[in-house]
Amino acid sequence: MNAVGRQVSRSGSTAHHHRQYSDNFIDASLHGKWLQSANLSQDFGVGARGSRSSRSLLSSNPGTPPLYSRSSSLRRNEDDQASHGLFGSGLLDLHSFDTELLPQVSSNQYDEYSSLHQPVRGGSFVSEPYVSSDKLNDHILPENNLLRSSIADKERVNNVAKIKVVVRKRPLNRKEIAKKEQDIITIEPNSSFLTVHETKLKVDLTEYVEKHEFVFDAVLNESVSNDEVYSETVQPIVPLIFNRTKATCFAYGQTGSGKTYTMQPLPLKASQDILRLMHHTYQNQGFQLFVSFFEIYGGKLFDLLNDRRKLCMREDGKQQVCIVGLQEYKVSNVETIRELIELGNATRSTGTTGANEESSRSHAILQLAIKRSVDGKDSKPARLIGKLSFIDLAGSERGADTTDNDKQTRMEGAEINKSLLALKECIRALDNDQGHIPFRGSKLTEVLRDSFVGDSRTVMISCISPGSGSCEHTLNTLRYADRVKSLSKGNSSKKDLMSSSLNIRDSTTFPLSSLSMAESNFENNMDETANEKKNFLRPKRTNREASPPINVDCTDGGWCDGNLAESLYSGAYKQQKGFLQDPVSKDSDYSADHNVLEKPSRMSINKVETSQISDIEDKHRAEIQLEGRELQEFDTTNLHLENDLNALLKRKIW
Ligand SMILES: Nc1ncnc2c1ncn2[C@@H]1O[C@H](COP(=O)(O)OP(=O)(O)OP(=O)(O)O)[C@@H](O)[C@H]1O
Repeated sequence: MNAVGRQVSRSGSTAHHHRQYSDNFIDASLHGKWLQSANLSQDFGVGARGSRSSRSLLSSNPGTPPLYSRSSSLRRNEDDQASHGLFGSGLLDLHSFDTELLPQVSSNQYDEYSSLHQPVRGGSFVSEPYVSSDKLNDHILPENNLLRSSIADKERVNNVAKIKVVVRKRPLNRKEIAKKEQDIITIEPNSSFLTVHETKLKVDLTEYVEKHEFVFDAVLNESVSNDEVYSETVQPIVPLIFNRTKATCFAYGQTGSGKTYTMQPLPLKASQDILRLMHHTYQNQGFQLFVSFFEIYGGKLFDLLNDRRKLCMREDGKQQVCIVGLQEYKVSNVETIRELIELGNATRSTGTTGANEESSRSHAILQLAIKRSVDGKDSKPARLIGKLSFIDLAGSERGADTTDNDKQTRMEGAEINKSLLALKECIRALDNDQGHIPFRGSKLTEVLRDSFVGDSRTVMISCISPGSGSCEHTLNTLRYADRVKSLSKGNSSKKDLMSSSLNIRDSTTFPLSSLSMAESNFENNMDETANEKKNFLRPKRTNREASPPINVDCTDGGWCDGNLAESLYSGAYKQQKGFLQDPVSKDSDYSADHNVLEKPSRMSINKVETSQISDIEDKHRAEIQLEGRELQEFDTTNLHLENDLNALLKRKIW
């Protein structure tokens, strides 16, 4: 496989197709950066039972403080207490300075983890065992090996790429099949190559198919299970969070493309691995696991594990972000975590869009925090060691998809698109030597601030719909994913911007009939995935309220105060309707952060005319500048103006 050039022309083919290589792929192939891992997970049997319990938990009066003792298993586990007293209101400690240096973990401890793993898929990465072949034989390391172990650990952490981009294709759904849509995505078996077959019309109205080829770190087809998705994405970074890494995994893509389906099982699987490590590898080392789950809806934060109580985000003098009032639950078994996740999912805001009847209208953020108590006891608050954040982004949609939606849906869409734009900018800056990350572009990026700095890892799962009707969205998603990768510092060809942006559309007349209509229908294909779907079924809750029934008044004195619960429960809640002013709304400092474009440093593509390259570069530069300006303008524009809403909704986010 050509790991150098990004454009491939296939011999024998009448056309040259553009193949877009994700740089990380190249990196990974050459250096084995991403670790092969395997199907450690098991079915937790999350199914029907969970949904029931979620519903029963939800049935409480939203105006009253949550009675978590309602959950039998929560009651059962004495260990599983909220970080500040029994389910008391806590403070998500996002402070990176609040981390503690760990005693070094020996290589054989990693061995234990890695030995549980076997490669799932062959093609994408050069398989690199998690522990080097000269692993230490003894279970107890001699003193003089500690340094070596420490270096090895560091290397291991460094060997996991900063950004990994994975694409997941879902099967055609019933609607698409009924509309006789074709499956326009082909994925080469055991490879990371993906081709989009776009049907186009010539000027004489004859149809032809244009191929767009991409390469990513991993490409998962419709038959890939959620277990395999986990193995490919999150599992390799689980051990890193014991080593002071903050990792973020998020799914993005068009509404209805499978983001929620993909994201929902991941935290549970990760929790199981984390607990396994805690109970075996890191036994008696004082590690604790905490779970929190909140959503960002309409630019505001709501605690999904606390009856959607409104949360305040504050920043201290050191620009550390605190989420005041967020419940964090100390957990020690998978069963409890499952219940919490189900509770959060059930509480999440969903609505109906043109493309998805049960569309997520909020960004849901589930965080697994590893903390460690200094003395191994609970007398002192545990300190944050590492964190794994899972983000199920709200579906992106454009104006064209929202014509039949009401104003509220369009408002939601505008807000969603605004934060997706901001996220895009942060990811660009993240690994790109930019001194300043534009966190303040949105609430989403603000709360993720600490995940973008320091030793961080990001996994992006690009979800795509296979139907011909989604072609434009799919191409946008894939181009965005490719672009993020190509701008990454960690990649040797990060400056190869033009290769990423070169969608040189050589095309060939290609009879449509030769494209195989996807035979697999949604149900036939779904033995396993249907089960998973059932297991992680999101209970229907069409919550279109603009704000939760309860609002928390955050007084200035209250923030970052561990005793906030008391003040909250002592009547500081107010019944309110409609959007509420965010007490910590900040001016955007976005303007300074746009328009960053690396100049291409090397010409890896020979077949493209120089003039074409510079034309396309110019176009991209102009696009980025335009995007920056638009976001800036949007930030300062009144959301209520219909025209502005429409303008933003029409923006292509991906
Ligand atoms: N890989 C898959 N296998 C089987 N079914 C899938 C898969 N991906 C998605 N689906 C199904 O497609 C539908 C839409 O998926 P999902 O709700 O996850 O989309 P989404 O991208 O989260 O949408 P939105 O952004 O609007 O919330 C669901 O019914 C889901 O079960």
